[in-house]
Amino acid sequence: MDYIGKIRSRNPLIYNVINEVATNFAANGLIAIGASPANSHTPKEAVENAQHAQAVVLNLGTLTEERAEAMLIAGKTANEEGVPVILDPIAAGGTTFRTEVIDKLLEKVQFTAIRANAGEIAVLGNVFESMKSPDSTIAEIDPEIAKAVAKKYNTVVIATGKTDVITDGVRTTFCSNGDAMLQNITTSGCLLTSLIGPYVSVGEDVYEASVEVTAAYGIAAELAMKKAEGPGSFIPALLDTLYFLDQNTVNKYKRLEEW
Ligand SMILES: Nc1ncnc2c1ncn2[C@@H]1O[C@H](COP(=O)(O)OP(=O)(O)O)[C@@H](O)[C@H]1O
Ligand SMILES: Cc1ncsc1CCOP(=O)(O)O
Repeated sequence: MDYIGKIRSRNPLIYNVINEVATNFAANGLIAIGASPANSHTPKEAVENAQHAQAVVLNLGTLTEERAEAMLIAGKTANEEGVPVILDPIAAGGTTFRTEVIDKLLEKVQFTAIRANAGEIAVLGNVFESMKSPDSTIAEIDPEIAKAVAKKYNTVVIATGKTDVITDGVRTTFCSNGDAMLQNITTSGCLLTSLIGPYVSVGEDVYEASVEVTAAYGIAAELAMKKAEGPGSFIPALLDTLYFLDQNTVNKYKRLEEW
């Protein structure tokens, strides 16, 4: 399936309740792939924004009470409207407030997909207590833990790291695309989470769309690194590469292994 062609022809509206650090980069990345971002964090707009969107992305970075309220309203509305809703539980377990908000979201909202680094998924799987920062202290997730989290929340889990693990609790794929330079810029995970929105909005199967976007993003990073000299030049190179990426390139370079 030509995911990128479909995204570019449909230009899906992606409503992001997203952290202050990622807001510009994720919006630019969404435009580069062919989607249309709308970032907003006031609860007053959450119902209408979620109703208008083709996907809703809830990102827990720079959490405030206002954002928490907006996320809950946006997530519930997305569920009522049949709009896919994606969670990025940044720094899960890091503080009491954050834990309470994540727990409430997971209780009240049926997530289409959860994308998080290995450490954050380990916290959701109750095998790791807390994340003190948005960066993972675990290099890779045990796929059994990712599977258990997917089953527990009836969702697709995309647990990133050197090797990414994508699972719906039954099917599991490892993706080894990517470049370590992604670790040297902030919000590389946030951008991937946002990009899941357009992919699941055009895809027929959430798990397959999640595998596809994870590989495409990793490939974009690999190609960007051929032009970049360091983190500073990697950021625009990654946006440029996403803008020119096509399905044939993704099909040619993807490194996926079914478990
Ligand atoms: N060591 C690595 N080598 C290559 N790619 C990596 C490595 N670690 C993470 N990535 C990639 O970086 C992106 C962000 O993942 P990650 O750093 O786990 O998320 P976060 O930014 O939320 O902590 C993903 O595309 C992932 O595949
Ligand atoms: C640095 C930082 N602080 C709060 S949110 C955030 C961004 C984290 O983004 P990512 O987890 O994708 O690196």
